[in-house]
Amino acid sequence: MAETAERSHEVPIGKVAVIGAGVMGETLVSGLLRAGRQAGDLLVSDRSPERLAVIKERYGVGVASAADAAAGVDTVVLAVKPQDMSKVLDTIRDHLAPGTLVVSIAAGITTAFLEGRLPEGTPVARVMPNTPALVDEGMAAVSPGAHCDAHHLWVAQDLMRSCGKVLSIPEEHQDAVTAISGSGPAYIFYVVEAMIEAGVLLGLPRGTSTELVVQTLYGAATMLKETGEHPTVLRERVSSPGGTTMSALRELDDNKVRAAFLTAMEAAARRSAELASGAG
Ligand SMILES: NC(=O)C1=CN([C@@H]2O[C@H](COP(=O)(O)OP(=O)(O)OC[C@H]3O[C@@H](n4cnc5c(N)ncnc54)[C@H](OP(=O)(O)O)[C@@H]3O)[C@@H](O)[C@H]2O)C=CC1
Ligand SMILES: O=C(O)[C@@H]1CCC=N1
Repeated sequence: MAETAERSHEVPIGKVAVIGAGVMGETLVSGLLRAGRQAGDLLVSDRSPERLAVIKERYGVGVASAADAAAGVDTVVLAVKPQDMSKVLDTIRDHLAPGTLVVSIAAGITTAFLEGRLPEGTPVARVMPNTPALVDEGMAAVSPGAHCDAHHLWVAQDLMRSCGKVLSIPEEHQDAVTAISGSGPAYIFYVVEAMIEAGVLLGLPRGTSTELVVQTLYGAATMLKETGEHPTVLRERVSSPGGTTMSALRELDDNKVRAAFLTAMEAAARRSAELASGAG
């Protein structure tokens, strides 16, 4: 995987439409605004008028039908569920100006799927972001389609760089990326929930347990990022001979927790691969 080039300020970004104003659509809109994009350069569409009213009120961006949004911009970001993708592509295909870049963040939806349902030659990019983009700590992986040139790829990367880190990856790795970083925050939150419960089981007040766990996670993540040490080395440093940590880790091993993580992420990748076929 290659890290992307630094931002080139000479390349114009243009207007962006986000179709699908759910969790990720809103996250992306907020990130683009925090990164300095003008609200007037953003158009948002959602099938719920109530949701659109909330987005307009909250961010001051333009709102429009999917067809109108797609017609008036340089880049269209598709942030609907994979199951809704075919319908959205049918809605926008005859409204895109030639050369409009179409970026999909939907799990499982391939660039071939998008290209097959859009006008011949449409540049598309497949992206897998994640929810920490909400705090500008996102991790996104971008793969270009057949007609996505270097400029289009740069634009797609730049959109995601607004709210975190970006990697450029071959599309064959997208299902794995979806299983690891796309879904990844949920696994971490799951572990956090379990540790908080454990603290309560051991008699700690819930607030105390939560504070202990959240700061421990933050500290451990910061150590991983800032020291560059392998997680095995960091784990070994916590594990005093004959001590408490080894007693806990042995239980995790006995209960096949590591194997469960591997199997879980295999299941997520398999599901990602299935989603395009389920999308019609
Ligand atoms: N959530 C996450 O952590 C991540 C999600 N993704 C991907 O992002 C995409 C969106 O996920 P997420 O934000 O969680 O989903 P949400 O359901 O929260 O958001 C999707 C939004 O799109 C709307 N929508 C559906 N059909 C249309 C349409 N035809 N025109 C306009 N809007 C429409 C939905 O309306 P309604 O509510 O009525 O269905 C909903 O508001 C998915 O494809 C997912 O795979 C990628 C990475 C991470
Ligand atoms: O659960 C999902 O399908 C989406 C894709 C990655 C994270 N959430």
